Amino acid sequence: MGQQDGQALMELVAGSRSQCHKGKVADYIPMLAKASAETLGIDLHKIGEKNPLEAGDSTTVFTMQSISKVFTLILALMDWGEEVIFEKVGMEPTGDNFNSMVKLELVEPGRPFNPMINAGAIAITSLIKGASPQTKFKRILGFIRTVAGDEKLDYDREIFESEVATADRNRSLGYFLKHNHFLEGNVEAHLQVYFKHCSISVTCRHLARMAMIMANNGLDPDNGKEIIPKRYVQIAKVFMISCGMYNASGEFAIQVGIPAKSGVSGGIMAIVPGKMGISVIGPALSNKGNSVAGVHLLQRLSEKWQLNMF
Ligand SMILES: NC(=O)CC[C@H](N)C(=O)O
Repeated sequence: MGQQDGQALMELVAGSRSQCHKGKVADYIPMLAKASAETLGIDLHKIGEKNPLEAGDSTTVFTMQSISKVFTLILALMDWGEEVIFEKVGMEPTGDNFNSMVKLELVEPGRPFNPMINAGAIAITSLIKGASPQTKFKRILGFIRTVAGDEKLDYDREIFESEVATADRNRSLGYFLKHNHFLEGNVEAHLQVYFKHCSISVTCRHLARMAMIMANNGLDPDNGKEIIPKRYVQIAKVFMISCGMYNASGEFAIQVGIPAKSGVSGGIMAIVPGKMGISVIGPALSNKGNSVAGVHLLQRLSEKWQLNMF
């Protein structure tokens, strides 16, 4: 990508920065509240290009949070195949908040609606193969390292511990799932794995590369090796479009028009199929849990470079 693209990206970031104050940094996990509401950064990784394009605070380190759910879903599919996985989680959006439990009781048989809401992601995490919680997490981390192309990635212990200490809502989701037979075994042990993968530390560069691999149907463009089977990229992209931005997914699909997944740390990973991976960070969130300036920036970028796939 040329100098002109770099300049254009810088201008877009400058134009979206004023949106930061409209959001609020998540504080229900106390350690997340340390992030700066002013932060806004972007990384864009085109398929086949060596050097990603970055602008703004793109070197900010943050935790994947819900973005990790895309990769636990894929790994669970690789472990078990579609039939087993879709007995435990559904394929439909909820229209509720990401940590809502209302449908688990209202709609029989209490199966989580999809793998992108917390209930669905906790059920998915419990299915990851491994003899112990440690092995399960090691496999998840190993997979994420491979997709991100960085063997040094690890989880942030402080964020992890902060979430463990305050996650009673997720805990209740876990026990509810167990009661309804959509999760088996030791709920606390499954939750530990879930909190750990949510706490994996990355920068926009990692997430843009992960999205780029998915934009390339799961193939590493450097060596043609299949990192993710194409069918599972396809399934993940559908969930990203329909539920990746939670109960703002419809609005995001209309305004930006590409599959994306957000996390409460303010990161968003977005895929432009066949072209590139994009990641933004902007910790100030909307009341639906998505980065306000990040979404604004992606919308402007999508309009300017005509990225909308619809
Ligand atoms: N939306 C999110 O990023 C939620 C992830 C967070 N770890 C939680 O479980 O609450």
